[in-house]
Amino acid sequence: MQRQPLVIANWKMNGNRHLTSQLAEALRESGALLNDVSVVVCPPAVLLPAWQSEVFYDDVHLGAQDVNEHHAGAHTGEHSLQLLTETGAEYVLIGHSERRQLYGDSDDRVRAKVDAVLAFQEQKLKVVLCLGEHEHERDNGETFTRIEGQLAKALANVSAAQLAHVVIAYEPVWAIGTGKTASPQQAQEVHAFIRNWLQQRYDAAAATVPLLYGGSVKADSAPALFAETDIDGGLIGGASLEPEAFLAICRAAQARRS
Ligand SMILES: O=C(CO)COP(=O)(O)O
Repeated sequence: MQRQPLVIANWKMNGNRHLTSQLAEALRESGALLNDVSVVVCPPAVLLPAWQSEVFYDDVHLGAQDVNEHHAGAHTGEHSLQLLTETGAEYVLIGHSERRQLYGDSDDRVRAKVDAVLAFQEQKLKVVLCLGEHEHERDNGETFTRIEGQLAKALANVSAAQLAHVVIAYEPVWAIGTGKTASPQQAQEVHAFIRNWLQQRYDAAAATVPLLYGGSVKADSAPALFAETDIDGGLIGGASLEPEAFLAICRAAQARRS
């Protein structure tokens, strides 16, 4: 089955208004070249309105880097789904390893956020569920156990119909921001495992889920990664802060269609 390639920029706590204009302009200029690739930009939430005023062609979308599972209330510093969608977000990253490691997002909390996004009726948002193993888990041969555990917990309440609103990003923790990209074979092996797990559980609906790889993807490593059968695109950190590099990665994803 042909899945539309997808490239997501995760700016993390980086970027500013100037970079918003720069990357938006670069995307606008090459927009015509980027048909057949969906591009999503996840800036810090306060930059969403600036991005919203830059939205220019159908295949560039906005996303949030996280969301609170509650609708409103006394949650100082947090953002609600309502607010994020009002500022243009159509995707929400959930369970990023930095949230899990630095901000205490447990598997239970990740599941609560996934459930909240999928239950949000006012606008259909897409969950980008992030998961991946630590280096010591890989070294101990526990990669698949770890991935399976994260999948089972995060998707515990997700139905086959809801799966149409889920994207999965495999981001090995040891590859994030380290310059150590997983080899295409290592990444494909985990993606095939994820696809197979989804198939066992959801049957035909599994074939539509985009599986992204993230972790030190650069313009030169992207083509070989995106050539793999089950790698439908990437979740890009550092390189998404450099317009030329990010566009090159988007073009590498586009090549999946040719
Ligand atoms: O965490 C990532 C994207 O969510 C990956 O970050 P880097 O591309 O900087 O390694």
